[in-house]
Amino acid sequence: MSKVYVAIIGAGGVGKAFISQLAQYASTSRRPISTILIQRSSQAVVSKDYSPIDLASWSSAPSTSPLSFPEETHRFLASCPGPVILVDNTSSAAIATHYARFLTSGISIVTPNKKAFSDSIELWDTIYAASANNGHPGAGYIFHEATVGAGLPVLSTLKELLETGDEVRRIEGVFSGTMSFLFNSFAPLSGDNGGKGFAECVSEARELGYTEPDPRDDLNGLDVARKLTILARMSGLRVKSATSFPIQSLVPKSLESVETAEAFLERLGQFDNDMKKVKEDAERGGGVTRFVGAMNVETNEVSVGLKTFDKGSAIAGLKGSDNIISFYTKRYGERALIIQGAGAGAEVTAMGVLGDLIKVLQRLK
Ligand SMILES: NC(=O)C1=CN([C@@H]2O[C@H](COP(=O)(O)OP(=O)(O)OC[C@H]3O[C@@H](n4cnc5c(N)ncnc54)[C@H](OP(=O)(O)O)[C@@H]3O)[C@@H](O)[C@H]2O)C=CC1
Ligand SMILES: N[C@@H](CC=O)C(=O)O
Ligand code: NA
Repeated sequence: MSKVYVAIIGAGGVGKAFISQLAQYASTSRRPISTILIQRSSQAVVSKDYSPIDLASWSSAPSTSPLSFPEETHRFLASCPGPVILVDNTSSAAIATHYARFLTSGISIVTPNKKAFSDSIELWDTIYAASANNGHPGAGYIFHEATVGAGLPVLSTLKELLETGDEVRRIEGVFSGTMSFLFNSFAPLSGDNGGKGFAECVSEARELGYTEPDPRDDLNGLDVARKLTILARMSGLRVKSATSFPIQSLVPKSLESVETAEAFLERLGQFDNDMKKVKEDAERGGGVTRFVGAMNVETNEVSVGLKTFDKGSAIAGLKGSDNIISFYTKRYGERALIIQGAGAGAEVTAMGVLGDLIKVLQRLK
């Protein structure tokens, strides 16, 4: 079996967990796997002669400044003596917009980065047209399971429903690990929350590695909107972009343009009473507030925002960072096919990325 080369961009929470899962997988894989690049925003470990980087000690290996992207990175990978899989563990749009160029050169891509799949519909079309997924000869494959529900098998399930001829009518649920954690801890189903303010819960979610690098990207609803855009497009809706439908934001207007995530978090506590009121209003009606999303193929609608749920509902009963995703289809009728479990966190996300890498390995000659 020929050797497969892996290049990793992004070694933060998810990237580091991915590297240790890859090390374990590669040590037992029948197919030789050689990691030749681990690149962060300001430094990189590069194996110029394509010999394997030791994944147990990469963080103390000699580093250089990063290869420029896309130019040097593309040149380095396109000259590789065997098939290459590029793993994008960043949340960078600047990287995502160049996927098609890599795919056209036969380089496969696996990624938890939502940017490429939830920006313009033109970018989505360009990426899929350039990939081997759609039969483009000599091109690379692209998989992005971890862009929705982290490691939960959401996209692979949707794909299989569609490929086997089912008709998806609507998909709804809790799509954000951060939002789930925030409301499960700030407005728990029973008991009080120990006096925690909303802002304190946001800082905790960030420390646990659930949030985007800037938690405003979760709180403004855009992260959920991106996931629904991906699901809607896979289901056949031509959603123009992740901002082409109504999204309820929980970011106070006056904090939208605060420069850094840290400064935002410092000031968020000033707005704790607003969220307390939302919580108390729901409680007075006998329910709990949760942040949810839905897309409806029949009405061509996507929606994202807060809703009040009955205390006996499955959504009200979620714990931790759990997502719950319900597929209403022709075959499953009104008793939906439901996927539930942790929807954020480094290890479960890395699992989704490694699972995709294994899918590519199975397809490569
Ligand atoms: N955390 C989670 O639970 C989940 C995350 N995801 C997605 O996974 C991705 C990674 O998330 P996470 O690990 O939490 O984020 P982090 O912020 O922890 O890590 C991001 C990494 O990307 C690197 N990076 C950023 N921009 C560039 C660039 N232009 N060139 C090279 N490296 C770059 C950063 O470099 P440096 O180390 O120098 O800062 C860092 O290593 C995101 O797209 C996120 O949406 C998806 C599902 C769940
Ligand atoms: N920030 C996201 C991470 C996974 O996509 C979330 O909280 O769900
Ligand atoms: Na997933």
